[in-house]
Amino acid sequence: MSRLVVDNVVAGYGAEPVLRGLDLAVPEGNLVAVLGPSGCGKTTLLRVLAGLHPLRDGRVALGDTVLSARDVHVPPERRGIGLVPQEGALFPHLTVARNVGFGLSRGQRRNGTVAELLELVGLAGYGDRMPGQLSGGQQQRVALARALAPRPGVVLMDEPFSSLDAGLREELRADVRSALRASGATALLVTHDQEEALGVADLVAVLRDGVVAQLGSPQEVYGRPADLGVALFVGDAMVFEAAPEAGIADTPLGPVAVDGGGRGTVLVRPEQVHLGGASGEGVPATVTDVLFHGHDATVLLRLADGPAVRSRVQGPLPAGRGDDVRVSVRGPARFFPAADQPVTTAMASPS
Ligand SMILES: Nc1ncnc2c1ncn2[C@@H]1O[C@H](COP(=O)(O)OP(=O)(O)OP(=O)(O)O)[C@@H](O)[C@H]1O
Repeated sequence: MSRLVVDNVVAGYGAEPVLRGLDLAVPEGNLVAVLGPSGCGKTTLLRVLAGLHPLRDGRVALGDTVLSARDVHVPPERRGIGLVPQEGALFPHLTVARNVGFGLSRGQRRNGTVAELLELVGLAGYGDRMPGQLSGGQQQRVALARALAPRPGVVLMDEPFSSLDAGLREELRADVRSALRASGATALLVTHDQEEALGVADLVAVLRDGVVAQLGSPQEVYGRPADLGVALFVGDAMVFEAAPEAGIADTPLGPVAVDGGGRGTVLVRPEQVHLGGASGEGVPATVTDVLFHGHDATVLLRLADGPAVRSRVQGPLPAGRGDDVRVSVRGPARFFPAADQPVTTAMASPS
């Protein structure tokens, strides 16, 4: 009933549309992260889905019901779609319970629905508080409970964690995920944070130039990106021009196993770059710096013949600044033949 289908949608503000024939199908009950650089049209997409912005062409349907088309516009309040904005969504003069129950009938407000929703988002017993007495994360939980209150088929979230600090984000992400699962709602979460998209979603939709460049599981978009632009946007990577022969590309990091041939670009993730002792096998390099992340670290290196490269290492650090090491690439790397490299400036490497 709640499969959301976006079919060839064109929408925007001026002469040039922002969404240029966007297709997206979200299976019922899935949480899809809509990931893309600033200005690529993520919020515009949410607004079109919520019925807050008109489309010029195409169609939005929920199950068998067309919500938007050139001659159809179901008003926002009749779509069965809940919206969780970035922040500041709560009525400051109403209690938490009144905020959550805002869209419900008096009967529903009295029959324990609000208490159930507060429990679902981890705020049991907070009903009598005012929003100003809650932390930012708790306020976002209330906003989610309010969006879920009318039992919508779809919940849209526009960067719901962006104002929170890192620790709180992670905790809230996990809780939002389980609250959504428990509610059964189909959900779209807009973010420009790749780690967030990969960590929270069942599916990731990478938006570029007003269309979906790739829709896939987090593992697919990271491990088998559709093209070089997606690969560089979703996660850190190093790229080298090469002309592989017999499945081996010759790169500054040494031989790399690839799954293609002809001229093109080899993409190596930093976690594939292995560090060994100065006298072992591999390409000589010097450690120029180490960025410690707690759970792992990024080792910055300069190869003996010039280029700077990175290695992501877990566990004890095998080398420190100034050390001479040898580097080699573990496992197969993605190879993009020269013909399919639609790299745009908006998709430059995040590193
Ligand atoms: N009300 C508006 N009037 C005119 N142009 C707009 C309006 N809102 C957005 N735009 C433009 O449309 C484009 C897409 O904006 P949108 O907010 O959808 O992007 P986004 O991907 O959500 O960006 P961000 O990650 O920065 O929030 C941008 O170029 C933006 O400047």
